[in-house]
Amino acid sequence: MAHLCFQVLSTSFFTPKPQIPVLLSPGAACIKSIHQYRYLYLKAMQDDKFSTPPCDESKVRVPHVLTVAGSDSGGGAGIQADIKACAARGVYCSTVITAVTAQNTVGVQGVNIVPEDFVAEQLRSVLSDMPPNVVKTGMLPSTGIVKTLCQSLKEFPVQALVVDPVMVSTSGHTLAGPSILDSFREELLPMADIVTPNLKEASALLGGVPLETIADMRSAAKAIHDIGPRNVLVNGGDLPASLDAVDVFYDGNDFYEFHSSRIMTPNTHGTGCTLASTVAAELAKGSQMLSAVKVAKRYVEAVLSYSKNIAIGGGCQGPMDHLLKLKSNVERRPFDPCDLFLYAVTDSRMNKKWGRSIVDAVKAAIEGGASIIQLREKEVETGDFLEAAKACLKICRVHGVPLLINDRIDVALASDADGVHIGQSDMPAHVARALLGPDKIIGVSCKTPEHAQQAWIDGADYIGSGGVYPTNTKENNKTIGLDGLKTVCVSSKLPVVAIGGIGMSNAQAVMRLGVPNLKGVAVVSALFDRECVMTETRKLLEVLKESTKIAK
Ligand SMILES: Nc1ncnc2c1ncn2[C@@H]1O[C@H](COP(=O)(O)OP(=O)(O)OP(=O)(O)O)[C@@H](O)[C@H]1O
Ligand SMILES: Cc1ncc(CO)c(N)n1
Ligand SMILES: [Mg+2]
Repeated sequence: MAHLCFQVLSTSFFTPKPQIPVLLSPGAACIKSIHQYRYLYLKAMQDDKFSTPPCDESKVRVPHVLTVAGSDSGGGAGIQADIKACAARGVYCSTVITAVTAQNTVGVQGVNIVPEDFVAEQLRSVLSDMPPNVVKTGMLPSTGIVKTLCQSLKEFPVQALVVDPVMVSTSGHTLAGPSILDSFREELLPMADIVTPNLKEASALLGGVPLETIADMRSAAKAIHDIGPRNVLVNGGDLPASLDAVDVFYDGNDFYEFHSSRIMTPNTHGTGCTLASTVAAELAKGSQMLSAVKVAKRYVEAVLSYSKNIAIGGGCQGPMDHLLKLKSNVERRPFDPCDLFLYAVTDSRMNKKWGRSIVDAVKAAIEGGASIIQLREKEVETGDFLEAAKACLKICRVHGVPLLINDRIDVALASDADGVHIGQSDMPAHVARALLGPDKIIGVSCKTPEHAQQAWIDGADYIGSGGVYPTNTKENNKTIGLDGLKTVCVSSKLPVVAIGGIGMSNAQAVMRLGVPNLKGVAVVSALFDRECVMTETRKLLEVLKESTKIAK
């Protein structure tokens, strides 16, 4: 059972190439490409080759990242940042130490490189006994250590490899010299699922090209992708302080820019290590690459913001406090776009009309198969709304159904609901994100491609698009029709749920639009302006399931 869970986790974010002409023999030493490496990983899982003991139902397997990096005596970067970031994200972290640095908030006073064969021994100890889901690398101070690591990864394949090509500390001290570049380019990067250079490192990997603008970062991401990693994230922490902190992600097909406000603080030591470790931690939990990067970026921004005024050390670059205020969020299930499939939105007027409480309405919708609930209670007093939200949350948690609150970020925070849904005239989504932190779900109503683009930039998780059909539930609401919905879906980088006048009779027409990121329908009257909410939800679920069969 535990093995099965692990396998599902591990296959969820990479696509094994279908026809790979490799056999497990003649041995791992001849593995040439990342595809072979992945194939071997899957094959080993199937053949149960890992040395984990037979599974025991009472044992819980935790997501696990192995970091191969240097120790920072100041505790802000390197191994120490990696352990704290993983801990804050609810992921187990084992460590292989490649160098011990004497470092503080003033700079790096000394570096002591761990002998290559002892790095190999640490790798063997961890990989042979406690296979991690993901390996993340930081400071790799010699070519020999890079080669040892690559060899170990071929012997003990893992689900994903995150490479932070650490070269220079923020204070300007060299942590891995230019002699390392060839082994990075020839051996490590081609094995990486993602590489996360800062501006100086991206420039060094490309032979010293100057990188000063976002356009430069895009070109660099593309050129680094050509070296062989599956994904590249160029970090913009070192862009001029007048600009937002913008990171550029490239997956070989598309570019994505991740924007966050620039936190004005001296405490930015270890941001790069933290970002890469958080990507690794999210991948270990089973996230897709793009979601992992998105969450990691938000996490770094939240930690910087929480730590902006802490005072540790007398130098000019202080560390962050990774765990501050974030502990309560670690157990939240990551948002899954499939949750949008049957999205039930409550309405106090309708529930009053049919003589039921909000809680009874929610219970019935969940029993009927609703996959996400939004409380849209325009006429309820704040205190009553909060009590209802807390009661609904208990039911939703039992069933693993996310609960969102319409408009009221205060109620979402006070009840610890899973997130909010906001409109174009509510609080801007980036402000909601800053208030709610990196984990909560944020949905935004969007009628145009421009709205959808802004929602992406602002850090939303999904968009609601409509009214698809005319509706009485919302006054003065422009109908965009199926064509308008399609236009928004095609342009949106976020998953979409369709809303507005949708019910049993037209849900199939909506789903048959067949645009990949249209994930479901949101309904109000068709469920709650009816006598039996459970029956109506069940019927709609059948209709939706039928439409996905037809689409196939
Ligand atoms: N002042 C800031 N405000 C918000 N985000 C920041 C700030 N500084 C850095 N970041 C973010 O932190 C992440 C790491 O980027 P950065 O370029 O600082 O890496 P780095 O130089 O390798 O860091 P370090 O060497 O200190 O570990 C990126 O997502 C970047 O946008
Ligand atoms: C050990 C170590 N790794 C990485 C960095 C980069 O921040 C650092 N300063 N020290
Ligand atoms: Mg760095």
